[in-house]
Amino acid sequence: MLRTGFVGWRGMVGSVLLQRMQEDGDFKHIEPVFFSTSQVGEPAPEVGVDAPPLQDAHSIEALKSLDVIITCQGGDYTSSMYQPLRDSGWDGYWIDAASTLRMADDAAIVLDPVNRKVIDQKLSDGCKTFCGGNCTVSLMLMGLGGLFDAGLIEWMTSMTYQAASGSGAKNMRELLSQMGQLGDVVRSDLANPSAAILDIDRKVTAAMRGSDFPIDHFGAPLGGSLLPWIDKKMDNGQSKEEWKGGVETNRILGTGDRPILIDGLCVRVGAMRSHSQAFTIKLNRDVPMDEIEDRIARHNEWVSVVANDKEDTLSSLTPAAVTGTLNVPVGRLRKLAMGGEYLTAFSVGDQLLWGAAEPLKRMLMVLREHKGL
Ligand SMILES: NC(=O)C1=CN([C@@H]2O[C@H](COP(=O)(O)OP(=O)(O)OC[C@H]3O[C@@H](n4cnc5c(N)ncnc54)[C@H](OP(=O)(O)O)[C@@H]3O)[C@@H](O)[C@H]2O)C=CC1
Ligand SMILES: N[C@@H](CC(=O)OP(=O)(O)O)C(=O)O
Repeated sequence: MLRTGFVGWRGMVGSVLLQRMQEDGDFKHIEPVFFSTSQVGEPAPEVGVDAPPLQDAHSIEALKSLDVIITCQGGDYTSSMYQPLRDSGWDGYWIDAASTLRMADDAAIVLDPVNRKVIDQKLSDGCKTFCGGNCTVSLMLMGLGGLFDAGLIEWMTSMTYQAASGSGAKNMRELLSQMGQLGDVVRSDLANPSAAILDIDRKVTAAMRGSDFPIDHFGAPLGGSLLPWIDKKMDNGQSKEEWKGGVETNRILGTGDRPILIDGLCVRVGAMRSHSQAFTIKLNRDVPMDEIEDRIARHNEWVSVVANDKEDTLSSLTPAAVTGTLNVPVGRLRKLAMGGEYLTAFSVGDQLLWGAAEPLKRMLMVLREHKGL
């Protein structure tokens, strides 16, 4: 059995990972050891098998005893511990949710329903560092994998509508606080059907702009608004989130020196934990719609095609419908007015599942298969 250390399991991504591993009985097949940066010596979480008390996540000695480390602790932890651990001679498998090592020469980005061949090749080549991809990238590839597989995409834009959870638990709470405050300032007006809507709107806008509106984490109002910037600025004017769309997609697909151009704008909206994306896809040729739908739907067991009508779209293609599931619906599929080679699509996915925890969970399964365990 692989002696597997979990770092960051208490956080939002880590707890979704543990939940999914318990659902699928994964802990029966490994020897789990849980780590903490703050609660060393406390009992391990209840996962259905015995595990020793929490170990020190900063102890190289403790980490060196592991065959595999799965970390959801974040980029700072990876930056401070990964290299010293490797320098100490540790030769185990490092599986990481953070972006720190994604583009490193000796690492691979994992999304096995899309790039199992790339992962298998990397394992055969001796690669021991595997990272989950950016959430919008992984969710886009889960949705459109059938078109990439068939080599039909010449270039693509992705315009995102990203949930608060992508910024962390505190931001989810802040979004709800903002929404609560906006509701509170017009509570009595809402109870009065004859209250003027422009008065309600004025009060809401004033509250949003008020000095006591909670914006410590987002830096600006999100509830009742949106934020068209995610992450740092790159030299070319892209945000780092937008940059990842192109570079990580091509790395996952292993396109090498023939990259597919992917770019767009990334926007934070007031959804809780499911990211949505609208795509403009330039196809290599005028592919019939039934072939497009068939290729998308057949790519993996989690993607589905939603009929391009209002009823199906509103019932199945929203964060409210998708959150907490592994489903990746793709809808609003139609050719654009620009011509038969121009396709539009819209997709939604839970950014803590396929966007973060699920690819890591499955990498452990791939590793067990590779080792015959
Ligand atoms: N959020 C996201 O959407 C995504 C995040 N990631 C990556 O995963 C990393 C972790 O993200 P996320 O899970 O959101 O981080 P969290 O802030 O939820 O958790 C990180 C760590 O904070 C510590 N912690 C301190 N107080 C608490 C508390 N009250 N409850 C739970 N944990 C606490 C825990 O470590 P300890 O037990 O050691 O104290 C925990 O593992 C990110 O930095 C990023 O690199 C990747 C993809 C998506
Ligand atoms: N940046 C994403 C979350 C994420 O996946 O980030 P990273 O690429 O650092 O893992 C968001 O804010 O929605």
